[in-house]
Amino acid sequence: MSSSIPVVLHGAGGRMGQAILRVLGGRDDVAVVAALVRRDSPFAGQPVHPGSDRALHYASTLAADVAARVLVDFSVAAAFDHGLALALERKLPFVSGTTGLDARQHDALARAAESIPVLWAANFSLGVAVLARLVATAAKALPDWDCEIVEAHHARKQDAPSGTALMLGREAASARSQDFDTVARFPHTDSVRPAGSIGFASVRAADIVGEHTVMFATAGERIELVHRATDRTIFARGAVAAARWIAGRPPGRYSLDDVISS
Ligand SMILES: NC(=O)C1=CN([C@@H]2O[C@H](COP(=O)(O)OP(=O)(O)OC[C@H]3O[C@@H](n4cnc5c(N)ncnc54)[C@H](OP(=O)(O)O)[C@@H]3O)[C@@H](O)[C@H]2O)C=CC1
Ligand SMILES: O=C(O)C1=N[C@H](C(=O)O)C[C@H](O)C1
Repeated sequence: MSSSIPVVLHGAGGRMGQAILRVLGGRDDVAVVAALVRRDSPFAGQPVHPGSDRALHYASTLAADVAARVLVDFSVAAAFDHGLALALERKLPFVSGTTGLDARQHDALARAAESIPVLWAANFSLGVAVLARLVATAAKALPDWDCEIVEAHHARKQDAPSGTALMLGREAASARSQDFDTVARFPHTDSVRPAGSIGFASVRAADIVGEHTVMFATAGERIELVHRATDRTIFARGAVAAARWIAGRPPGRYSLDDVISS
């Protein structure tokens, strides 16, 4: 009997969905048993592994007889509710990297964790997990320095600032015991920077995979902490590691740190 963990992939036709399918193509510990796409997606009904003898096809609904142990969601904010509802309905642990979620959706994640295991992360790369710790250290050591977060992504990204930029900003605010919503400054609402602000800026161009720069600046000097992703495989591997880790866990809210430190 195979010991591979069967996973439902929600958002299978997207850049991340495809990256996860590529990563799993070379592994047998985790297997996609349902590849869900939007109802009128050009992928719908197409074979997931063309040219192989595997019979899986992209579908817009989850068949009742699919036996899965985890649902992995990399979709869009507008489709996220559907992914979470499916996980709740089937009692599947939910791993999601979808960004651009609003407060209601974050509340829904917290509520879902009362009945299923939930792991949402704005960024599944190991490098960004370490960057977040460095940001917290710098923010705490330099409480009066200006903090600015600049992120760059591909031209098709739907949300701004990136989920990672917001997460890094929250780390900096928390390390300084600041209320994030009070100190955050966004390009469309603010240009001046009161002391103690955490400012955001976004670049959208071509095929940039994902870059985050956190600046700490004071008169005469500046520190920049930078992470550059050049390949989506890093996020896909992190999400697959999270799916493996969460299968069989009790309901609750988990983080990527839980996966990394176990
Ligand atoms: N946490 C992390 O490490 C990372 C997070 N992300 C985030 O993950 C998300 C996905 O990114 P990316 O793959 O680049 O985005 P894409 O736009 O390439 O993919 C999103 C996919 O979701 C699909 N979709 C829309 N509605 C539904 C639905 N109802 N059911 C199923 N699928 C649906 C879209 O279909 P269609 O194309 O047909 O509209 C699309 O294929 C984004 O929020 C992004 O910010 C990205 C990289 C890393
Ligand atoms: O949309 C993307 O591509 C990415 N989104 C995530 C985010 O919003 O932070 C993570 C990564 O930067 C790539």
